[in-house]
Amino acid sequence: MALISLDKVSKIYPKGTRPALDNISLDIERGDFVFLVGASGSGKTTLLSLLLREEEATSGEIRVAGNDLRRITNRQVPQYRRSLGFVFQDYKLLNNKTVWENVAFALEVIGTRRSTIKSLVPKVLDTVGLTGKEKNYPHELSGGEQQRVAIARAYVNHPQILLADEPTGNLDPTTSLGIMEVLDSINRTGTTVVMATHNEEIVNSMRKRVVELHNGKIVRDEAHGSYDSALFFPDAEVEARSDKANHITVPTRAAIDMGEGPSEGIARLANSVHSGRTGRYGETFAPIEDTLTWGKGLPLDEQAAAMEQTQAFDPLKDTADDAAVSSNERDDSRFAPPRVPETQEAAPLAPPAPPAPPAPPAQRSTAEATPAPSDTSTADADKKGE
Ligand SMILES: Nc1ncnc2c1ncn2[C@@H]1O[C@H](COP(=O)(O)OP(=O)(O)OP(=O)(O)O)[C@@H](O)[C@H]1O
Repeated sequence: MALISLDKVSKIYPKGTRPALDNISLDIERGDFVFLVGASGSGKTTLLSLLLREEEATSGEIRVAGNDLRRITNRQVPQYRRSLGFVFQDYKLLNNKTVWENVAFALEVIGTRRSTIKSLVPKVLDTVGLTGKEKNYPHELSGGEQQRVAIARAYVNHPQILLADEPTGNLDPTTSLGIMEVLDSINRTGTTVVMATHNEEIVNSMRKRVVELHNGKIVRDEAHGSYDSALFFPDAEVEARSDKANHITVPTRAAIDMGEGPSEGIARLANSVHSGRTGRYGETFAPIEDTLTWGKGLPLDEQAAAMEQTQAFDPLKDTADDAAVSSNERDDSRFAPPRVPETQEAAPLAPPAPPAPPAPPAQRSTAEATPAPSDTSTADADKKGE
């Protein structure tokens, strides 16, 4: 069964004039890297909010890591979110805490042992290239560094799934490349990444799975897609372009799929960034107040309060799912972060070095090792509904 599965899901906001999501079905396998693309208002953030259980579906079924989200009570939400990491466009760091404290806090609130925290935090900060910045406060960091802290915080618990809503939205192309390296490395340990983005350059370089939304419907789902919207090109052209996007040799694709060798997507992105090209639809330099996503978002105070509540949260039942994600029982020896290059603000022209091979707990099992090709039938079906 897919790690994330949406079946005929609709979301209608109380004041919405049309469904924000309209009868969508989507399967995402363990280890997938999925870009959600689509015009502003197409439903990307809503989809991520449903997965995060920030919002509830109006109809349809959503299953994430074996959890039927309809059955999760509000009280169980913090426990559910332990299997997820989430990264927002605006970082959402706690400004009165240092880098070290921001990351440690994510572990403290789920009751992780002090000794484990002391061991994990330096490792994850190393992973995102922030060693040496432990004592800095967010205002003493660049935007790229702040986003690295946010990713470190999201990943320190080694979640099965990382949700990211325009994580490069406020960053320049070179800094964005560094963020994509971190996300790519995390994905290569087996963590599933679902990332909403408007960044054409990133999507076209990475050649990952692309799911396009339009008016709340899925209008395209390509295994190795490009950014170009299905809406701008007639079907035949979209197909031709999708062929082009897939035009990589079979052995190369197999290597990418299996996570072997250096990431070609990152190498392509590095070349593209350093050649000075930028995304056609990119909102890279848009001011934060114009590009904030996650709808209403989670204000910092609210987020801190929600996290603190989890401290008092008593896992309700010892289900298999709970056991599978029970982070506070994790021993730090299970934590095997990928290694990515140092801060990319001064990235070299050469493609980045490959991350260290992931440790066993993070790897896909044999049964899961082959990423399922995406199902394009959904897009076709949904197109008819447009
Ligand atoms: N809380 C809400 N109440 C009412 N309508 C909402 C709410 N949040 C989102 N919407 C509407 O739902 C639709 C989808 O919005 P959503 O934020 O998911 O789009 P998006 O693709 O993420 O856009 P962007 O790229 O600008 O972030 C839009 O029409 C939006 O106005």
